[in-house]
Amino acid sequence: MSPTLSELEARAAEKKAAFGGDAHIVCDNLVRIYKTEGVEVVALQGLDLLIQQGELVAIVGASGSGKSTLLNVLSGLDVPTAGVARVAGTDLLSMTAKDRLRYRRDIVGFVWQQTARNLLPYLTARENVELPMKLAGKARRGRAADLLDLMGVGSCAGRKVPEMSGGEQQRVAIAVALANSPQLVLADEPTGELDSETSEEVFGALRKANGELGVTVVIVTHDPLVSERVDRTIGIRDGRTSSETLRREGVAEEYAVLDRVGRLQLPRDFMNALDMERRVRLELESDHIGVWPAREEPSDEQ
Ligand SMILES: Nc1ncnc2c1ncn2[C@@H]1O[C@H](COP(=O)(O)OP(=O)(O)OP(=O)(O)O)[C@@H](O)[C@H]1O
Repeated sequence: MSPTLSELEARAAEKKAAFGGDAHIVCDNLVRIYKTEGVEVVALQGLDLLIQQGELVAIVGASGSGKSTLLNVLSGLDVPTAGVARVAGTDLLSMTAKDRLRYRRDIVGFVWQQTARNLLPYLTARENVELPMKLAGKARRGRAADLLDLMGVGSCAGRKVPEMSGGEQQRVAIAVALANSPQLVLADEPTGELDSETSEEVFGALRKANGELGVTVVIVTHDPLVSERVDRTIGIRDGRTSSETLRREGVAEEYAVLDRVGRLQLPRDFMNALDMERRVRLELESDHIGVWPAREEPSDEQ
């Protein structure tokens, strides 16, 4: 028997209360507006995102779609204008300066595209990995060497940055990001400056961090070698999550993202194929919603 309207409403209300639930990363209606010289740029316009603990996801989108803004918010570098952003139970909008420092030191690790931004050139790989541990007052003997080994760059331990290749530097950078056992690693175009073979090694290292240490990994990337090999790829368009690709046992399925108020972006080619514009007719069926081009009725034009 199909559910009554009130039953459907009750179910929807239950789901709303649980939005985000115990997800590791929760963004709910996230807004980030930049104001420069009186001009406002809305970089994130009500972005919703849920990522579970231990996931490895890629974020893709055209230049200017808001990917770096999102990563800056999640890394605690930038404060959103409105909405909810929560990582591992930490509310990123209401953090004090002290909380922010602790969050950036203990909860989250980062890997940037520019290798120079990740490592101090006058220190060896081992010293680079030890530095965040020393700053946090929890240096542990042997941990730096273990992490470098795990990332496949144990042989670089005694080398300074200019004595390593770009791919080795990025793998050392991942070891640095992991130094204080963060719950989340954020990587912004980590393979952007590398050739495909080296990209493979860097992606492999991130996957190892995820698989063996259980750390949640979020990678912003333009690199298909990365985005087509994770279980979930999230597409961002105009400051909102618009699509998701899920991969199970090698089969990729594309989804549109339905936001909390019911908006979804229909793919442009679907709309063009059926000449849909301005309004569509919806019909609720027991297991799907039908979307049809609007009938041409004279009353429509009044
Ligand atoms: N500090 C800033 N001040 C003003 N506008 C900004 C600032 N940072 C980003 N923007 C604007 O916000 C929008 C989103 O930028 P963002 O850098 O997040 O995009 P992106 O998807 O990371 O792009 P790319 O792939 O080129 O790095 C753009 O219109 C950008 O110009």
